[in-house]
Amino acid sequence: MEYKSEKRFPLDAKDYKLYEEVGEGVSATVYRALCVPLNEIVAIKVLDLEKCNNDLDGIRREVQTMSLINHPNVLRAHCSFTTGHSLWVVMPYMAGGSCLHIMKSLYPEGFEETVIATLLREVLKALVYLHAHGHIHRDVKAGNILIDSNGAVKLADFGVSACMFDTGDRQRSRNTFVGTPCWMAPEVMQQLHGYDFKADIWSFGITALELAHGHAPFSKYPPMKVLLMTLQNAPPGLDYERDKRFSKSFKELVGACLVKDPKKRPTSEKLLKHHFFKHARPTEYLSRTILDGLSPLGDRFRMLKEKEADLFERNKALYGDIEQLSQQEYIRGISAWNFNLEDLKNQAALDDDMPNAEDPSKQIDGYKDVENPAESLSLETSQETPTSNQEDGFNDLHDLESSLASFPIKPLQALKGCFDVCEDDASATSPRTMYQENGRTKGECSGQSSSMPCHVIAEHKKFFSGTLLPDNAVSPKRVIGDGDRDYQQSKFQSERNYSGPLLYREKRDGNNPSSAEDTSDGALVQRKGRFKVTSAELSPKGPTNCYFNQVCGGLTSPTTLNLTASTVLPSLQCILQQNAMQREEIIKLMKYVEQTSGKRAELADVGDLLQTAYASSRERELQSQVNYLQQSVGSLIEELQRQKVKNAQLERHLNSLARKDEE
Ligand SMILES: Nc1ncnc2c1ncn2[C@@H]1O[C@H](COP(=O)(O)OP(=O)(O)OP(=O)(O)O)[C@@H](O)[C@H]1O
Repeated sequence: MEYKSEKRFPLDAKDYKLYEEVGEGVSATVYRALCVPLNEIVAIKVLDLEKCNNDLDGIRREVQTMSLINHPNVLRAHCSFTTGHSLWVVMPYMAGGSCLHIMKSLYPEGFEETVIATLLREVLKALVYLHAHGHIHRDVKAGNILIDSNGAVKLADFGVSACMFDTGDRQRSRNTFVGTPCWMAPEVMQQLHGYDFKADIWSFGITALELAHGHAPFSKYPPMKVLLMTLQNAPPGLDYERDKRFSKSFKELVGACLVKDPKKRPTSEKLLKHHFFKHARPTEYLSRTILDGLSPLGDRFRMLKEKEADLFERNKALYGDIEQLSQQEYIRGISAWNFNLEDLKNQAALDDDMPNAEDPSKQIDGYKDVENPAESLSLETSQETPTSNQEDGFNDLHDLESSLASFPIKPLQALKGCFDVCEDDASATSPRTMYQENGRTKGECSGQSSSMPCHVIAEHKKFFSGTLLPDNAVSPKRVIGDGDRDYQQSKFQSERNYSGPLLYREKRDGNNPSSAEDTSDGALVQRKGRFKVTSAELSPKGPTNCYFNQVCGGLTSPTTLNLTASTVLPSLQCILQQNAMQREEIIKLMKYVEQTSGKRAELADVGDLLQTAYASSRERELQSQVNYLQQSVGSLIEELQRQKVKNAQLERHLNSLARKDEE
């Protein structure tokens, strides 16, 4: 993991003097430091490798990416080395800090347009470079835009970047859920067809809004709600009334980036030619404007931390034990994920009480409350009724519920795969179940769990709700045997509330070795503290294009595999998924029977039957077919990528020859 830049920065911690803390991410602390032999001030990002137990690959990738890139607008590491249990990444010191920090210190309402244009142009140059070299940054946001004392702007943090030319497993991991929710493109959330560099263009658009307003759209909402709003509503934008101070060209630029269909978003190269950038100035302008009068980064950082701690205390006093408030996370530039449904419900309810919480149906950050049909993701749109049911204080919760009601099955499954949200969490998100819980629609019972009587669902929820899945409970990667099932069931009963503030909490409480994350399953491909990414697409459980449609029932035998891979694969995955769902349903049923009537003999019979069904050779056969087909598709995509790159190179070459000829 060691590498050096030309300047020969020493690879020994003894050669560096650490000064004050100037930044803190989920996975690292950043210090201002002196490189003694070179007498140069640097920034050192210190990552505790023990805390990053599952993400060594991610770290290696970040360091490798940082060593390979070479562009004035991309933060490049001088060198990196391990010392004790830590990895030290030595970087140029960016004395201005991040744009987020600057805004939080002096510009809470956002920057003026010339500053924004100047900043965004520099970021865009970085993106043009990264995209041309096959990288997707995946975490473009104000917190990752750093400024040095002269006003030079650099894009930082390659912790979650991906290579577009990655192949095999890594390529497939691009179908996973990476980024920070407010800045995350809808296609990244949806996980239907993977995503490409256009995901950065969406984040770039959100960043533009962030710089304009001082915060990203929806930043005060809990992650799940951000997700729903991003997927269901029209894209945010600059509002005609509220954002009068901004030019038409800025509004157009934002509009061009924040289009839900990634194909309709411009490339970074094209965007750089946008007439909005006529407003941009040389970067020294930044040092004369936004950096002017700023206190040293360390002081600002300390003040921000104090402010955060103060807010935390106040919120704690106001709301009891609820630690995770989006606003707080935002101040840190972090979005810790919390997929515990109970917590989310509480957060949703809390948001209504927050002084600046707005009704989501009103315009938020230029966000239009009426769904634009052209932009719609063809969801079963829920018409929110913001004024109803105010009296019970559950209005926001209802919004959340009704949003979840129209939330497509696939993203929910995607979430389940990515965040280990329990099957029951997913079903708990169904308003039917919630209403039953609230006693609102007793007697009504239809829909997904049609095979189970209402009371079974309600009863069952008592045992299962609010739990993030331990181990591979919903992962079809692992076929659950009898012993496992027992284990799983007892675990469900004894271990609740796995979710929560993830690393944020972990950071506050270092003595928490038994956090749920530590028990996370083997399918974890990336862990970024604020969230963890599991290999949804590495296993055949990946939510594919099927809503239990006819295709599912159409395929009865693997002998029909003379069809093309692309037609067969979804069907196989459907069957697997159905299998998994049925298994879950039966387990629920068993649980219910066990709890209510104690008919253990019957249960054993059902269990045996089940077991036989799961261990069936057919399922194994299908599984291996799926694996084989996935591999074939993987290598075909790989080949396609290679050809595309070659093609692009040839085209460039031809163009330059043609140009020379013309001259
Ligand atoms: N070279 C630098 N010079 C000055 N400040 C820096 C530098 N690198 C990082 N920082 C500060 O430290 C903070 C955390 O750094 P970084 O984003 O790399 O950590 P992380 O753990 O990857 O964070 P994240 O939560 O965004 O993933 C940044 O937001 C920035 O304010």
